[in-house]
Amino acid sequence: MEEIITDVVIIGAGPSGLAISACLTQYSIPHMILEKDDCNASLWRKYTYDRVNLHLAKEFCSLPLIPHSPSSPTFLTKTEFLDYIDNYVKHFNISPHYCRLVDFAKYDETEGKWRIETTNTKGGGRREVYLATCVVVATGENSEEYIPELCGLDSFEGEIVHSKNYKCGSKYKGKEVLVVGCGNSGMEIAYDLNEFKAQVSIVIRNPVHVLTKEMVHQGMSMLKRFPIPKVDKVMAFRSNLEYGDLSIYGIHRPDEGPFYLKQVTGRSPVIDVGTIRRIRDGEIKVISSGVKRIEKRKVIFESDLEKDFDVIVFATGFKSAANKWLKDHEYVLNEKGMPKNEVPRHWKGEKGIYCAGLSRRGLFGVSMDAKAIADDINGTIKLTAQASL
Ligand SMILES: Cc1cc2nc3c(=O)[nH]c(=O)nc-3n(C[C@H](O)[C@H](O)[C@H](O)COP(=O)(O)OP(=O)(O)OC[C@H]3O[C@@H](n4cnc5c(N)ncnc54)[C@H](O)[C@@H]3O)c2cc1C
Ligand SMILES: NC(=O)C1=CN([C@@H]2O[C@H](COP(=O)(O)OP(=O)(O)OC[C@H]3O[C@@H](n4cnc5c(N)ncnc54)[C@H](OP(=O)(O)O)[C@@H]3O)[C@@H](O)[C@H]2O)C=CC1
Ligand SMILES: O=C(O)C(=O)Cc1c[nH]c2ccccc12
Repeated sequence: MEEIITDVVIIGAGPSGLAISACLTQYSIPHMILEKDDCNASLWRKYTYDRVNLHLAKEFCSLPLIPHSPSSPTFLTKTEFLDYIDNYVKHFNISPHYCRLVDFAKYDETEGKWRIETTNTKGGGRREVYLATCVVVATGENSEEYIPELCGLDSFEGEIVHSKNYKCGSKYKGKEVLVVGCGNSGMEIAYDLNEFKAQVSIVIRNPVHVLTKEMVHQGMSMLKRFPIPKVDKVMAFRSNLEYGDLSIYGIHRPDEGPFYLKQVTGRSPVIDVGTIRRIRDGEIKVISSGVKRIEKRKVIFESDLEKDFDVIVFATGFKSAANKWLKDHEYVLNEKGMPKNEVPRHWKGEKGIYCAGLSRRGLFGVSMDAKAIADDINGTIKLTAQASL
């Protein structure tokens, strides 16, 4: 098998991989991006529902070196964000190797290099080997859908869909749909289903913060100057003013504040797109207990409520799948495929391995990781070059 040798291999051509490529190009460091899909930013192009838009203001959603245009709106649509990505790729002349599924990567002690193997999914499954001094895991914290193991799920006679593959509610008109999960995906999908006249119930089994995107924008801006507890107080005040007490609808506020929880658990507050109004109006029903078991079409909840459904949408989140192919993951990732080191040094592993976009801080975190990683690689490569003189 032919071995392709380069300084840096980046695995994944999402925003993280593209951002690192741009930064490495600035330093004239040779690198390659290996991407399993046939396009860049595939999460945004293929695996998000139609109505999704960026819920953070544009200043927190840009990649290094190119800010969003002053003429673009504060909150970008998906199309505007993808236009930005297209322009970014063109500007830096980034050309990922597409249809390269990385299924093995290991540090070779004798060579002192990383050995990365791919299956060329368009080349009849041909295998390719890459040898690199540095490798960046940029495969995303949303690489694999998470569906909980629920008793009797196999017996469900209706349709099951994960939020990653949900597009729009048009085909569910008049259907009884259960949305499991009340993060940003679940809450917006419930709204979308209601728009298309499905009968929607959503499971909200734990407390959640509900804020508007304007509140989050204010909070993120305040964090530049104020500590988290102060910002969280403002968020609680504004949320209370906007929504009042939602506990009668089965939505309880957590004891800790939204930005504190974001920092400690990575879980985002719900950024309301209009779902709360529909819940208040009784158009979307909240089920405040988890699923106990499923029997054919019937879902039995922990509260012993029982109801028949035609469709279950699992908006139960994602997991990193990097450990499936990264054999020496302990150099950079923990058992869950997430960074083993704490923020702010989470991006740096040992033996020249790095990870980007795995700190649960959205595109803002992606940009910070990319800059830090490229600077570090630049330093390492310069040192190696000096040593070999
Ligand atoms: C519905 C949704 C909405 C979101 N909205 C926002 C938002 O408004 N603002 C925000 O800041 N963040 C948002 N996020 C967070 C999101 O994680 C980031 O926007 C961004 O996509 C992260 O980029 P990434 O490159 O790290 O990961 P990804 O975009 O997931 O890219 C990873 C890439 O790696 C590739 N890959 C995976 N495994 C392999 C492999 N084995 N071999 C080769 N290639 C591989 C994938 O195909 C993919 O192209 C949202 C996430 C979701 C799911
Ligand atoms: N730009 C945008 O508008 C959007 C951004 N996003 C972002 O994408 C990322 C992923 O979001 P999302 O897909 O919502 O995933 P999340 O991980 O944020 O949420 C998963 C949800 O599933 C619930 N859940 C998990 N297991 C179960 C179970 N067994 N029974 C009932 N509920 C369960 C969790 O609640 P519990 O606490 O009870 O476990 C939680 O509410 C986030 O960072 C999010 O902010 C997502 C959509 C839109
Ligand atoms: O989209 C997400 O969930 C993100 O992780 C982006 C993000 C970073 N910091 C935040 C604080 C509040 C809400 C969302 C985010």
